[in-house]
Amino acid sequence: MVRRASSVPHLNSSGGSSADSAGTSGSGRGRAPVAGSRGRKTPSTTSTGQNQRQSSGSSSSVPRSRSLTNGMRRLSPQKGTGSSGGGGGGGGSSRNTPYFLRSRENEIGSADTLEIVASKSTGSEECSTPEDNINVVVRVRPLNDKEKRDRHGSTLQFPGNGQVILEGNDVGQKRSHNRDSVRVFTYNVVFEPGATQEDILDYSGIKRIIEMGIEGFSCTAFCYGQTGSGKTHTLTGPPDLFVGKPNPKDPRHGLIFRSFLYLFQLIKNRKDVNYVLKASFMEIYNERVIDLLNPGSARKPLAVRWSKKSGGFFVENLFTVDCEELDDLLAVLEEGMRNRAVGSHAMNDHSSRSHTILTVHILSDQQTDGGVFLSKHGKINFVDLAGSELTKKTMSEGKTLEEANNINKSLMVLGYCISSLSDSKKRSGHIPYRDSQLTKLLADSLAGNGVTLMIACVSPAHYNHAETLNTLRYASRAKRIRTKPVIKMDPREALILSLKRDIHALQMENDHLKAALNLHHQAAPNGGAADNLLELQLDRVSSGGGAPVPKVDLQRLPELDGSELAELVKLYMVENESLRQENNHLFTVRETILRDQEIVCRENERLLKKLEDVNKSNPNGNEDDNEPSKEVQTKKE
Ligand SMILES: Nc1ncnc2c1ncn2[C@@H]1O[C@H](COP(=O)(O)OP(=O)(O)OP(=O)(O)O)[C@@H](O)[C@H]1O
Repeated sequence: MVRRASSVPHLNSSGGSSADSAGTSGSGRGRAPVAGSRGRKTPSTTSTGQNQRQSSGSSSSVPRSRSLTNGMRRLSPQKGTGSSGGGGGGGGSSRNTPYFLRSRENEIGSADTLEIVASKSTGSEECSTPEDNINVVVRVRPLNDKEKRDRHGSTLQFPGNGQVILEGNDVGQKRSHNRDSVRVFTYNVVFEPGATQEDILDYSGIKRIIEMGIEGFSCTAFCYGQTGSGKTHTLTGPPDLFVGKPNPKDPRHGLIFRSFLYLFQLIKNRKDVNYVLKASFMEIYNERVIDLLNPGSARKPLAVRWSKKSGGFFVENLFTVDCEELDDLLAVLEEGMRNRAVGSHAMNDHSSRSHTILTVHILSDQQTDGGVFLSKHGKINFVDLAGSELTKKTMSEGKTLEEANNINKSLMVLGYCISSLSDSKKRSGHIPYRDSQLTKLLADSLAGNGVTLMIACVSPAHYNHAETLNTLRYASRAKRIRTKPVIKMDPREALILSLKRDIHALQMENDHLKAALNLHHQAAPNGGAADNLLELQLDRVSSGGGAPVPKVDLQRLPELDGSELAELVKLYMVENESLRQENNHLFTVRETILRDQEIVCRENERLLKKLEDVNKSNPNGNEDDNEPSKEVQTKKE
């Protein structure tokens, strides 16, 4: 039930939402009143503690992943490879292989392709991957019982190749296939109504998001769509999952739960890195930011502020909970789900009345080859947006109407931002992030330096045609947004890392130059003289070029501080410059010797010719007269 694009676009990068910044604001850290009501221990909290333990794994069992063969049965064929899927239709051909899905994921930037770039805003250094587009996938929920009872047909078709066809809007009238009003949209992946929660984990690109979060990138996965389209279902599963003790093997678990399992799996396998996980959970309700881990009886709103240092917005005093084990993360999810604002209206009994942002901060310490400790701060934001709604259809009134207006307003601002960012001409102009709390906190995810996945959720029912069209358009625009994933690093560590790389490069150049000199020395026609010259020059390098470069043991580099490293780089540069000059000089000497040799050869030929002439003019001469003179022989040699 998964459809993908034929030309497989990259998952694009960018921008950790500043929602994350909350976690670094410091002031709001503390013990969250996470109940751990299912017998879990309450997650502990600390202030910074980066150099602590490696997170231990969870005792919860990890659901076995589906075999590729099973996965393939769920994939619809691409165009030209077989049958077309019908709305929510069944099995596809195995020719639409998961191989492509996997290769697509591999194309996403990884630590292997990182480059160090200078940060304009902070002056620190950063690791980045190339600019790329936001990854957009579409999930189509099945028709619900009421829609089936009311005989609502599907307005969507799935021809493969990551395409969705939206039929013409002739709701309530007899269905025609008016070609003019049929619209075709293409996305990275399209999940048909039969797709499972596990399919979303396996094929949406979220695994890559988690991997990049671990590598230190700021990542965001958000669900967008009309009310009742399946956003909360996709991210967390049905609401009754959080009533009573949840069964970890329940197939209805959503993307967040599955991502947590995957995250802990990855962390467990990285014995060489120390990880510390922290989490925060907030909602934006009627334009007020509420801490879902510490809502308080009055649900006092928190302030959203601009951080000059990070160049983004953050939520002041937001609780950040230490999560040593998987259970701690799950407790955060459950607590937040319990505290979030949910209401009911004509289109959804459990409608989210707020936007929620759950952020997992991943702090890591890793010893690099040269022995330097590298600290990174990656994060993953899971954003469940409240659904846009036509208040006439949801029959909202009173409080629900006020909520709907605020939801629609913030989504409209998000729409403006997406629209501007997706237009290359408008992109460099003013983007109205400040017009809503939601866009302030998503600004960096949309246009910054993180990695973003958008899951657009739609209903297939004919009576939702207008909303589905709206969502598909929204998603198409988002697909055009380009972001540039960057790992922001501590400036001191970035400096040490960059100096270490400089030293390594200079050492290599040094070795290379010395080897070149040795080669030259061996190849020189006048070995003895060259030997002396080489020794002389090397003496000059180490004496005349300033202080000699101390022999450096790479393992001991971490013991040196920044200024010592800088001094070392300077010494290497001086020595390398001398070696370069020496090399140039020797090349000049070599050229001169070759030229001299050529002159001698010509002279030799001239003498031989002269000798021949002498012999011709003296034909009766002694045989010995034909012998060239000793002097000539020597020259010829
Ligand atoms: N893919 C799906 N498979 C089965 N049921 C689904 C699916 N998607 C959604 N549903 C069901 O549809 C109903 C509405 O879904 P959900 O609450 O997730 O919508 P939503 O987009 O989050 O709505 P809102 O914006 O109002 O919060 C729920 O009962 C949910 O369990």
